[in-house]
Amino acid sequence: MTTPFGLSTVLGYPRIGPHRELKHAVESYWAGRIDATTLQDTAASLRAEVWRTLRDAGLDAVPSNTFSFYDQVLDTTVLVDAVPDRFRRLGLGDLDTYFAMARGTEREPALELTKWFDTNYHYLVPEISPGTAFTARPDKAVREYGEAKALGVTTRPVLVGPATYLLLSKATEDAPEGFRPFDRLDDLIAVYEDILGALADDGVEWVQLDEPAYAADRTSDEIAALRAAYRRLGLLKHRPRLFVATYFGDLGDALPALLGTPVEAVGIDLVAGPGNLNRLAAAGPLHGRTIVAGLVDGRNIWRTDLRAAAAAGAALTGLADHVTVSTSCSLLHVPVDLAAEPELDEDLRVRLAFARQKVDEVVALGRALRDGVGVLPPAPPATPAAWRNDAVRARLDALRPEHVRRGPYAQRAATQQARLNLPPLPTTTIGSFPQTPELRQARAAHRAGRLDDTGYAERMRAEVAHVIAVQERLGLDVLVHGEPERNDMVQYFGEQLDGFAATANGWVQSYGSRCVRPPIIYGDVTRTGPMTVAWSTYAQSLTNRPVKGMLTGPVTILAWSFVRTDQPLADTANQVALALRDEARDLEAAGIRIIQVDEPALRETLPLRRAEQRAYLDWAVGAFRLATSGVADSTQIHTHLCYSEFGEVLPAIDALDADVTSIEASRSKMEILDDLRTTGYERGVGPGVYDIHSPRVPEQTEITDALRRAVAAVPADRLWVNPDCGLKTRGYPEVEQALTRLVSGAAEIRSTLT
Ligand SMILES: Nc1nc2c(c(=O)[nH]1)N[C@@H](CNc1ccc(C(=O)N[C@@H](CCC(=O)N[C@@H](CCC(=O)N[C@@H](CCC(=O)O)C(=O)O)C(=O)O)C(=O)O)cc1)CN2
Ligand code: MET
Ligand SMILES: [Zn+2]
Repeated sequence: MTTPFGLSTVLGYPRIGPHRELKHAVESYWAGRIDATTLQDTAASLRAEVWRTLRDAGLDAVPSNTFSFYDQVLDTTVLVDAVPDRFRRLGLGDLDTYFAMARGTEREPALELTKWFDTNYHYLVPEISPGTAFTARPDKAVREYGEAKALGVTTRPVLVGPATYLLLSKATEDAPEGFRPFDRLDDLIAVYEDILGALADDGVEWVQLDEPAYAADRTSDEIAALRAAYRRLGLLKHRPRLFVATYFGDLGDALPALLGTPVEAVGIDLVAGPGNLNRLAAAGPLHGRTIVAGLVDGRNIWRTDLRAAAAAGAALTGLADHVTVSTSCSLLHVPVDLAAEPELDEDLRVRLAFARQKVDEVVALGRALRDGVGVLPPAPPATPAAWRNDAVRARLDALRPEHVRRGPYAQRAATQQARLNLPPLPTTTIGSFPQTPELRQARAAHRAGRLDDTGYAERMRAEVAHVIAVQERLGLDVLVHGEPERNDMVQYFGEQLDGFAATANGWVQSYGSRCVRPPIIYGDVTRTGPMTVAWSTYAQSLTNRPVKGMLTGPVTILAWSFVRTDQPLADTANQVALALRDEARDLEAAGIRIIQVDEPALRETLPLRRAEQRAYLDWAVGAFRLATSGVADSTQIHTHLCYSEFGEVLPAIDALDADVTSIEASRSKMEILDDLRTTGYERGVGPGVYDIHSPRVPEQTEITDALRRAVAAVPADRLWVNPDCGLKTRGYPEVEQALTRLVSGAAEIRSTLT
């Protein structure tokens, strides 16, 4: 049999461009600086560059339709024509309807944005009702296939699979009680049949359908539906060959289910789901089937241990007719090219592989499966001894339970209130104020040497003074310094801690046009000196009201960094926690009375499989408590959580033992409060009273309504008033207006308390 796939492929590749060209083009289009044609031209040249790169690197099978102007799940909504009526009614053209769904308009809120599995990528949640009229609109996939073909590259269009699409969807608000989008699978399969037919008409040989939802716990009905879906698609007479890609973990019973269908190729993640190998062996010989082996980690930036990966690949070769080497998931989650990092330390660089380098690894592994491991490049030298820090290791060994325990909450609350003397329903914000273009330009000028250290510090101090003045004028009770000096809440700490490296250009898409540069944790972590104290104390010197110290918690720092894999995550988390513990004590010693330790990624990092969640929450909660329990009972610890639904982790939120938790709540209409109460949560809580993800300013009544619901659920002496999250992506005019309403809403509700 010929090898249908060849030896090597990748499941997807970054689409932002080597220098975030896509971000710049899309944002220019939104701002009206370029027209749609110019935007489309930039997009086409970015796509062409990816196809050429992948082909020239020697990859046998090149994917297409991995490009997106915003998000691949939103693209799927267009593909199956599940565009909600509220956006159709706007009467915009295709491109602007697409961006309206992504970003909202004056009149229509955007689709909800949420985390893509346990990654830091966010997708737009489809809204499905019993009446959604699915129709095949394969134009984009067809067009991009043709575009690549014209360049001489035969590609494999990639689509989100129908089962995963529906499992990631939510029911529209008007849907009947009990309706689940997944109930519509048969209807959607009919549309995928049309799509596959259209692709076959165009000469497409292979299609990739992504079904990562099956790496999470699924019911037996959902697994049976997956099998039925792919049996049906497999029976189609006129279709391309089907490659069902799974990733992000072990498939469990979904693997034999998929293998029981006529799909020609199945992809398994052997990095996040090593158990897939045994499952596959148990399934028996796989005649006529290709296994696409995800041997190169698509989510971390370390070079692959090629010899170990080749051994795993060889084990598979005995099981399937054909094995193709691939990445564990799309390379969307790693930076584009290590070549753009000339400043990185050489000891580190030789251990790294970004997307471009991972393609070379996949190609090399594919050849090694055919020709033997002799063709593989040598492994990097042993880890430098200097990356180890025995002092921090000794400190961790010496930790005892009393190091992660504070006094009883009631006692803490009383001493804190005696010191802070806050009104009921204190008002505050989550930390950041608008990151204006001027701030970013100042930072860029500083980096480029056009603005010296003193000039930069002066500029940032002026901003802090401005942020304090604004908050005093608006009448907020607990102030923040605004975080103007931070490029990002994780990268900023990564740049200051030993054991971390920062990249110059290591951008990864987070959502839409927004990107982050995750720092790299390569060695033992230590703090070389105070990181935030000067900013916080400066801010505090300008006001009599309490200013919150502002730190990012250990779990979030790990979640949004690339982390070393040579020791348990818990050990790395505790090293970070010790650095934060020292920082918190320094803030306290400098007179800061409230310290917020943000953990927005606490829920995101929860393992997809319930069986692994307990162990994760144990170390995650432990690291947070290690970071926050070094201060006196009279210092108030806040934490902040956002970007997720928290139902599953409420006991863990309680176990964090923070004095006050601010939590995203406005979109769930404060439901979180009832949930918190039923778990016995009894400390301070600040449910977000308005959504900061949109430029829309909330009406006064929306805020007071939210607060009324909140005081009905939480005793007023434990209730805080704040937005859902930080204000860094917003502009000043809207922020001032929204906060004015927040303060007067709090005053109004306060006046109704007896
Ligand atoms: N790490 C992380 N993950 C997270 C979040 C988060 O805050 N951090 N929040 C959620 C996701 N939300 C996000 C919200 C905003 C941005 C965001 O605004 N990103 C910025 C970059 C932020 C940054 O690194 N800024 C730098 C560099 C800015 C920059 O682009 N500078 C220009 C020059 C300056 C200019 O002209 O603007 C350049 O280098 O070319 C700085 O301020 O210093 C962007 O895409 O534009 C990202 C994620 C979940 N995951
Ligand atoms: C993503 S959570 C953000 C918390 C941070 N303190 C901010 O206000 O931006
Ligand atoms: Zn937040």
